[in-house]
Amino acid sequence: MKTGKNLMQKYQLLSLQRYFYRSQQEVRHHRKVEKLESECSDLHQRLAHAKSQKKSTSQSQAPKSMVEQYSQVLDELEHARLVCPNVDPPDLPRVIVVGDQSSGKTSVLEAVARARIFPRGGGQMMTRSPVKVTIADGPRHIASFPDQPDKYYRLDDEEHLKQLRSQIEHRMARACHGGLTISSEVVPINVEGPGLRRMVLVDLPGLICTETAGIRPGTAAEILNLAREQMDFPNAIILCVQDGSVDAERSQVTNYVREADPTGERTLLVLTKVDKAVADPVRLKQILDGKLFPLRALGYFAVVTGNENKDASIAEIRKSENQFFQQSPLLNSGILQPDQLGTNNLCDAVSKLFWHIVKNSLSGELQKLKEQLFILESEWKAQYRHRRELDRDQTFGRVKEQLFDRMVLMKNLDPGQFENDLKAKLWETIESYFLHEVYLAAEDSAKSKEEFKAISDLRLRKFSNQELPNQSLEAVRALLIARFAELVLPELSNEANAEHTTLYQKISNDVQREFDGYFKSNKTARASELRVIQQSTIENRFINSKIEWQSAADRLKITLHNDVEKRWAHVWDAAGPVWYQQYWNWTARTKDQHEWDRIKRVLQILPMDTQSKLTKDQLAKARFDIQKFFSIEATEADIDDVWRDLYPTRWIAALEKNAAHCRGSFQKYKDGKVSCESSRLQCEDVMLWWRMDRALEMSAANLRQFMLTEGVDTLANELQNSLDNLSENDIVELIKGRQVELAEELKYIRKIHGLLHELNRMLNQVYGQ
Ligand SMILES: Nc1nc2c(ncn2[C@@H]2O[C@H](COP(=O)(O)OP(=O)(O)OP(=O)(O)O)[C@@H](O)[C@H]2O)c(=O)[nH]1
Repeated sequence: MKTGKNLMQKYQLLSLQRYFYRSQQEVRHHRKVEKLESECSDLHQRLAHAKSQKKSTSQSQAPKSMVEQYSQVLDELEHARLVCPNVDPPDLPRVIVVGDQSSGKTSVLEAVARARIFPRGGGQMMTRSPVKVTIADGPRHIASFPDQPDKYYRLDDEEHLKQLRSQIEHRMARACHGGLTISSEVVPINVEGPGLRRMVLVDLPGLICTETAGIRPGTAAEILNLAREQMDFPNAIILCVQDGSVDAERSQVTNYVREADPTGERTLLVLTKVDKAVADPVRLKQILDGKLFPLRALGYFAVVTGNENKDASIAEIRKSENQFFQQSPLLNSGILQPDQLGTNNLCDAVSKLFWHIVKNSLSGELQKLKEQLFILESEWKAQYRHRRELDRDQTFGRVKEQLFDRMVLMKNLDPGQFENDLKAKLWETIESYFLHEVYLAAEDSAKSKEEFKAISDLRLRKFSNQELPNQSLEAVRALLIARFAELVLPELSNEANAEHTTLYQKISNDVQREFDGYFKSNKTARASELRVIQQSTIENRFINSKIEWQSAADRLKITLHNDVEKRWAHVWDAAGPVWYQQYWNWTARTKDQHEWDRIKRVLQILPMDTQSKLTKDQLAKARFDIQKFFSIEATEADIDDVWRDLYPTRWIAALEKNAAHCRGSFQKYKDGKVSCESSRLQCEDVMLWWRMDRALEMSAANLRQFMLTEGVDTLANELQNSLDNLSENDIVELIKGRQVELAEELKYIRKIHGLLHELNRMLNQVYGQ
């Protein structure tokens, strides 16, 4: 009844394990499908984008394709920053939006991007880290983050806008980790839409003079440093935002802008909230004529980029700006110039200045890139002249191909050879246990051939019931993993492969871990199958071949011989160096070693049938002899100690002799004519080893069959999975070394140089040389 219950539980456990393994495989399969789906949707998007770009490019004039080119350079630079951190990137123009807190910087940026993309607050500090907005002309009005290019937010959908704002807020908060009020970590975002002027704007936290409650001490200085750092880029265009509704005396930003750009050749002043400043038209005119603030600028603009309703849409804001300027007496009376008013004029001016600076800075940046290229090419020639220039992707592709090519070797493993190797591995795994726990244990306690047969049978059955199947499975697992490492993974000591050691290590670990998992989930079922085969083979005592008999006797003899060698080595070790070793190495025996050696000499001459435990008489005689021959007072405990090591060595050496004798006694054994005098066990021990050998032979045949099919297929799948699951970041982390980094740097600099060169050509076509 109990056995039935146990069987039931075993069966349930087995099905659970199978179910677990199947679910693991399903999860992996799902992951693959998801990955393929996302790749597919990415390809669809790219195709749609490419089609629309093609269409719009064909309709557009030269400047449009020029900005496309510029955007591509920016994308490449963004990528280059990730994969080649050592490259000195060209300093391409960007528009820096600076101003005092709540002066309306973000509103200006939103007016340029034509969408209310930023989080809003009631007067408190909203911009907590620089936000870099790359604005592009595109068919759809959308925004996305460079690290999630597949996820985009539609800017004409209020729900999407809400999500985008909270995402920006979340990213700003994340940048301000560790309790910071502001951070210099840039939050990048891409915006594209029909008719947008392509440029790169960076919105900065507003300058503050008072650190109110909740703001970390030192924040004011940090914001100022951040703004100065950005304004100091020689190609940065400074969009100095000034709140028109506050007194000029209260403004701090204009002083800092003047310091960064004293000649005003890359500064534009934007006066916001003019709808609140109409009461003092003279002051307004002074500002827009550049006479009130202590700075110089290329242009002065007045805009209305917000109103009392903080949730107004961009369309409503643009409408109220148009209405305001159209109806404004300031314009009608000629106090203000029309080209200084409104967001459209501002955008045109920023865009014009932006491209002007792009054009002026390009030849210098191209020259710098050329110099970098020359230095890197010289380094390549000096270090890797005879190697092909393979970048990271190409290197990874090559590694992948080599691995898959070598996997074929696994599939073509010679079955006969593998079976032999497996049998050898099985012997290697179980030999020690079988020798000590089965054979020697039975031999030690048996007094006759019959007793030996009974005890060894019992121990063999116990072994084959538990340890043997599990150890056999472990042996085959280890053998297959070892073959995988030898045949598939390249030799890491080879200098050419040493660069990718971490990659191969990771692949090896991944494959091994997953293969172990697969093995574990199948282990119980496999072990039961194997147990049946092993137990039925072990029961067989019908030996018909002399060769098999001899080979079993040889194995017994060799195993015993190796064991005796080890034991003698230990005995000699305990006795210390012999006379010639003492002579060569200038060493001497210690007192204990000396005594051990003397006791050993006396015990060595005891008759071969002396038992493992010395009798009182034998001990007394030994003490007497030691005293007589060597004048040493040995205790009974000392003598017992030496005998404990000496006895099994002599006894196993005698068994080895027996095995040699039995080797030629096949026919006598069959005829039942092995005499007690020549072998106490009458060669029953050779039979025991033959039975074990047969069991391992059958196990090897069984395991070989499924290992060379299912096992190798599983390894191939795991190899494929491990390589497929590596992300771009993993590949950057795993394929390192100066050679690949240099190849990457060369690739990117050449690419960026090519793109900038083309951009330069376009600019020259549009604006002339
Ligand atoms: N009436 C009016 N309000 C405006 C105008 N421009 C901006 N505002 C309002 O002024 C407030 C501050 O504007 P923001 O654009 O957030 O100012 P900011 O400089 O980016 O603020 P911080 O990033 O926190 O320094 C918001 O409530 C806007 O709606 C404008 O032209 N007219």
